[in-house]
Amino acid sequence: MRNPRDFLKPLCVGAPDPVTEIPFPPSRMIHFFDAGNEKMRAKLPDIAAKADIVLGNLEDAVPVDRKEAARAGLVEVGKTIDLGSTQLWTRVNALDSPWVLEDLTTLVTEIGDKLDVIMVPKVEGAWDIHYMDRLLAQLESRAGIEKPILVHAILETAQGVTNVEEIASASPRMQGMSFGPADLAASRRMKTTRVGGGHPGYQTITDPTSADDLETGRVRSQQDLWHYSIGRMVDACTANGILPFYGPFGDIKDTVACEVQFRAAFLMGCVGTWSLHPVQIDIAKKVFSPDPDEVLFAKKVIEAIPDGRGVHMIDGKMQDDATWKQCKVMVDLAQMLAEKDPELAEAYGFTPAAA
Ligand SMILES: CC(=O)SCCNC(=O)CCNC(=O)[C@H](O)C(C)(C)COP(=O)(O)OP(=O)(O)OC[C@H]1O[C@@H](n2cnc3c(N)ncnc32)[C@H](O)[C@@H]1OP(=O)(O)O
Ligand SMILES: CC(=O)C(=O)O
Ligand SMILES: [Mg+2]
Repeated sequence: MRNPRDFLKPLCVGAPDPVTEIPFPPSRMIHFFDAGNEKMRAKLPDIAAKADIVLGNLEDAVPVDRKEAARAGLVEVGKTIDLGSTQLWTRVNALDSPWVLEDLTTLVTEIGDKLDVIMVPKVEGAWDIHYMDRLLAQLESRAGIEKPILVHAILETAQGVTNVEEIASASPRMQGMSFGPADLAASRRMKTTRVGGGHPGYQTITDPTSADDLETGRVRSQQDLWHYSIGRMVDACTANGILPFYGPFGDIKDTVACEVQFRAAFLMGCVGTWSLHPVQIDIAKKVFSPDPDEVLFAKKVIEAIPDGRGVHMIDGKMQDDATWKQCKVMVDLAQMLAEKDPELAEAYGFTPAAA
């Protein structure tokens, strides 16, 4: 194991110092685009005005014969488009692919000062992050980058889930993780053909009312295939001061199920999700901005208990130190989002000066 005293030292002479705190600006959606697709690239300024994060995807969904065009398109985006306060991320090809070395070398060299985060697919253990850590330090040093590029792991293999805690703590570059239900399903030999969401076959059932009739009166209930692994990811990330995200929802037309999947992740502690299509940006914004009624109630609790101590009754509900802390999470998030969005500021009842 590395000497803990060296954890916050750069891994290459001339590379920037690692960050001590992971930045947490608005991060409700990571919007995926294919920078090799001219049409999508042209839409980017409008998309960036609505999205918190835009990500140039180089991995799955980009065909082999367009890998280089996607990489070149992303370099062009980084060099020519002003994204304002919207973050620019990329998802590079997998570490065992023939493209990833050129992805990293080109992107850090050409637009390393514009890239906030590099998403790494199919991370299996701390060793994958250690590889990224050293290589990025070398490339940053060579390119004269002053702000370290952070690393985000996709949790999408059985081995990655098994090693989730060591991945989360592998490097001060670790910014967060996203959940990858499609590759994870394949890796685990799950019998599904979907990208995220539920499955009608994954159920529980109540007992039969009589031994002779096994059909009538039994209540079936669909269960959540992803609860266990998302829970592990949220705990591993939060315990290490990094940010957990849900991942993709592939049924673009089923905006209702998409909202349900996003909300389950939001309630469990994820800070954001992926959007694959412009329609999912609005769903993510709605779900990952806390509900105004909840925020107003949380503000009421904090105002009524300024020191956050003791036991109180507010609107018929017991409040104490622990509920006060939950309210603080809600109000702090609302305040951060209100700074970016005047409509939310109004809905949450923040005056412009306070927001
Ligand atoms: C399991 C995983 O790895 S998930 C991550 C990898 N997958 C991706 O990144 C997929 C990204 N998304 C896409 O490629 C597309 O949204 C698709 C293929 C899913 C659907 O695309 P389409 O069938 O063209 O959708 P649709 O017809 O509704 O598009 C409407 C418009 O939005 C544009 N659009 C669609 N998706 C995006 C996007 N992600 N970003 C920007 N613009 C987009 C289309 O170009 C189209 O533009 P037009 O009206 O000027 O013609
Ligand atoms: C997120 C992703 O890449 C997957 O679900 O496979
Ligand atoms: Mg995947």
